[in-house]
Amino acid sequence: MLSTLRACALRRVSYRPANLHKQYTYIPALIPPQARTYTTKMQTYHAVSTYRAWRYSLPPTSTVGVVPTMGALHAGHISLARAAASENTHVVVTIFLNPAQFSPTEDLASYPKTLETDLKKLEELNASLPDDVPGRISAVFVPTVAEMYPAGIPLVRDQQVGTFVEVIPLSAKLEGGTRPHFFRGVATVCTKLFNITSPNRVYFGQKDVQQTVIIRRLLLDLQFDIELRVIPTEREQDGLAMSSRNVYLKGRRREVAITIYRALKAVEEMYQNGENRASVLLEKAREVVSSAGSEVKLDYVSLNEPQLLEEVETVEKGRGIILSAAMWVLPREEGEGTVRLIDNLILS
Ligand SMILES: Nc1ncnc2c1ncn2[C@@H]1O[C@H](COP(=O)(O)OP(=O)(O)OP(=O)(O)O)[C@@H](O)[C@H]1O
Ligand SMILES: CC(C)(CO)[C@@H](O)C(=O)[O-]
Ligand code: BAL
Repeated sequence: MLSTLRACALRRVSYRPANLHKQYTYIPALIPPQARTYTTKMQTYHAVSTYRAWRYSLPPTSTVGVVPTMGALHAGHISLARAAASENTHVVVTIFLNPAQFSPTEDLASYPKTLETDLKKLEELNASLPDDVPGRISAVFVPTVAEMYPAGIPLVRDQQVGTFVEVIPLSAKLEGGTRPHFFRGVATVCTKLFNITSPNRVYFGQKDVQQTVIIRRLLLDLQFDIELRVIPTEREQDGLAMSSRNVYLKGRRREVAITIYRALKAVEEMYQNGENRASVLLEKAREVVSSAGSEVKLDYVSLNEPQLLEEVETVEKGRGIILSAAMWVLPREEGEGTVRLIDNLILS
C-alpha cells in the first residue's frame, strides 16, 4: 500500500479511499520533503493575478488545501486549517464576506470584520504546528468585491447580472426555505474560489451541514478534481456550536442560545433509547425549544437523508441521517438584531 500511496503522491494523483477500499488515513511521510514549506512566510493576496502567480510557481509535488471562510475566525475555522495542514504541503485560507449570499434584509453590513486578528490567529497556528505536520498556511486570499464580481453584486436578485451557480433542488431545502438566495450565493462564490485557488482538497465545517451536501454535489456535477473534507463542529464548553455570529450574543441571549443544542441532544438521546419515528423525535425538539420561553423561536427542525436531503419518516441505522435545526434568538433591547443560529447532529 505504501508504494501505491507514494506513487500517487509523486504523480499528483489524488489518494482516494475508493482506490484502496479503506478509510482515509493521512501518512505524513508520504509528502516528499522537498515539497514541504516550513520556512515559507504566510503571504496575503488581494488580487487574483498575484495569487495565481504564486499558485503556478509551486512545484508539481505540492498539494494545496483550501479553507473558504468569511473571516471573523474562531476555533472552528482554525480546526479546518489544522486539518488542511495535516495532509497538504500548502494551506490557503480565503477570507471573503460574500454579498451574494446575503438578502437585502440580512446582516451583511454588521457582519464582524476582524482581518488583522484573523491574520494573527493564522500566524499563531503556523507557529504552533509540530514538525511532523507537513503543511503551513502559505497564503491568505482576501479578494475585493470588485475582483470577485466584476459586474457588481447588488443584493436584490433581479438586479444581478453575470454568471451564477445553482444546485437544485438541494438549495431550496432546509436553510433554503428561509434563505432562498443563500445557496446560489454560496455555490457561485465557491465555484469562483475553487477556480482561482486551484485546490487539491477543500475543507468545510460540519456545522453548515447542508452547505457540505451542496458542495459535494457541485464538485461532482461541475467535474472539479477536488476532494471534499468535512470537519467536525467545534463547540463552546456548554455545547454551543462556534460561529462568527455568536459575537452578537451577550448575557441572557448567550444563555438561551444553548437551547438549539439542547433540543438536538434531547432528540439524540431519545433516538439512542430506541425511538426512531421522525414525527415523535421532531416533536421532542419543538417541545424543548418552546419550553425555553419567548426569547427563542424555532425556524425548523428536520430529519433528512444525507444525499438528496429528502425528509425521512423513520431513522434507519447506518444511513447517517441528519438532524438539523435553525433557531432565532430574539432581541431584548433597543438596537439589538435577531440572531439566527443553525446546528446539527448525525444520528448514526
Ligand atoms: N464551529 C465550527 N466548527 C467547525 N467548522 C466551522 C464552525 N463554524 C464554522 N465552520 C466552518 O468554517 C467555514 C467558514 O464559515 P464561516 O466563515 O461562515 O463561519 P461561521 O462561524 O459559520 O459564520 P456564521 O456565523 O456566519 O455562520 C465553513 O465551512 C463553516 O462550516
Ligand atoms: C463557504 C463560504 C465561505 C462561502 O462564502 C461561507 O458560506 C461560509 O463561510 O460557510
Ligand atoms: N457559514 C454560513 C454563512 C452565512 O450564514 O452566510
